[in-house]
Amino acid sequence: MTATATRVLVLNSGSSSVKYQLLDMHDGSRLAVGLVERIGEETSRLTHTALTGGGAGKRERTGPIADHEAALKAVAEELSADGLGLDSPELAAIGHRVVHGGLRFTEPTVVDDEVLAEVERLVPVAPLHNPANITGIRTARALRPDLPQVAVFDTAFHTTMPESAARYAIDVETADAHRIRRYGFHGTSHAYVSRETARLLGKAPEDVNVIVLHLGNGASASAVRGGRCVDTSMGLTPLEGLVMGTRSGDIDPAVTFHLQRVAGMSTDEIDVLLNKKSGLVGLCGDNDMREIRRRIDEGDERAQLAFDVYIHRLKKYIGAYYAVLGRVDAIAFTAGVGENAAPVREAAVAGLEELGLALDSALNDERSDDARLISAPYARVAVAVVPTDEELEIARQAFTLVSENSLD
Ligand SMILES: Nc1ncnc2c1ncn2[C@@H]1O[C@H](COP(=O)(O)OP(=O)(O)O)[C@@H](O)[C@H]1O
Ligand SMILES: CC(=O)OP(=O)(O)O
Ligand SMILES: [Mg+2]
Repeated sequence: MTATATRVLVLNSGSSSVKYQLLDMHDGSRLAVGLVERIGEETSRLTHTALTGGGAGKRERTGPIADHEAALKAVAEELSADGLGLDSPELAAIGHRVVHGGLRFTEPTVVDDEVLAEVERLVPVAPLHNPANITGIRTARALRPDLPQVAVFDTAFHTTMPESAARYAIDVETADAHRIRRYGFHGTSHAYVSRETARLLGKAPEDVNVIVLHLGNGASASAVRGGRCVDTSMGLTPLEGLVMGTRSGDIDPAVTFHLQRVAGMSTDEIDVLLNKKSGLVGLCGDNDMREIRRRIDEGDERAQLAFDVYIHRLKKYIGAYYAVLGRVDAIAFTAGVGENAAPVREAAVAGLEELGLALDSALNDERSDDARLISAPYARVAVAVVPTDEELEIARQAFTLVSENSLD
């Protein structure tokens, strides 16, 4: 790495999308951001925004993008068109979100063939996510074989969980033989948001206990004591825990035996049911909280039921993590729903005054992109909205790693 190479391209490859950002770690500024959606469909769309130089502005491409490899090549072209191409000597690294890092990856890691093989071995426990991450790494490496490709794992932040939280109460030999345990996900977001929450309170992360509620399409809660995760709601896979856009979250495992034995469903069919046809979409047909709120306003009972189940589960996790932490300084709402849906925040905290929780409804209803407090002045526990920034966090971790390596 040369001293002038301070840029990091971050790729967050999802099952049918790629989010990307080009950042300059010299000052943390964004040079370009974008999103490729509906990969594999006829109606794919690439939205690219350059935030610097002559090319500044937003562009859109529509039309079929067959797979993640084609998506990344299209992203590389868009960046080149703005003079920000992957051939730039200013690029220090490409940072990749990798969802499942198993037990081994507790830190950001420079990817080589052996690391890639290990990430591939974890595909069965993150079937929606790891394959896309792997394609992202392979394609980026083919475009710039000389650059470090850094994997930043969703599971890493949760490796501090004590055994009491990480273990399932099943036969230990079976669990260990198959590495069945609770790993947790969205860790980059939980790490970033818990730190930003401490900052908002004017305290050091070591001095605060925070419950982070990451409510996006996938959703998870975590209990963070003094900057370290002590429990989180997702488990072996990103299916456990909260009600999500299309995932059931917690469920009696016997439901799956029942569906096999009584309903005659195959394992794959049940997998699709619980991961893609459950959660909000299963309960009411919609997974977008904006649409659900609109339907509720029109008196739609299914939408109301979906909302109520979602909130009930969320409340249970707030209570559970309150008990796990003993003392809570703040609850932080983040991701698409957490940052934008005031009714969700209001309903999640309603009735918890005895726990020291109360919202200021005017602050809760205010729209803002900044981290902010929304609790009532008399509340013992701060409630905050803290926009997450997984891409910035990935870029920071990747840049720190390559900078350290270049000093060796
Ligand atoms: N203004 C809004 N009001 C309510 N919900 C919103 C709003 N904007 C986004 N969302 C919710 O956020 C979800 C997407 O969250 P996001 O964190 O981007 O998810 P992911 O990263 O998992 O794709 C949408 O499905 C929608 O439910
Ligand atoms: C792990 C996970 O659920 O990620 P996402 O929310 O991006 O689907
Ligand atoms: Mg997300």
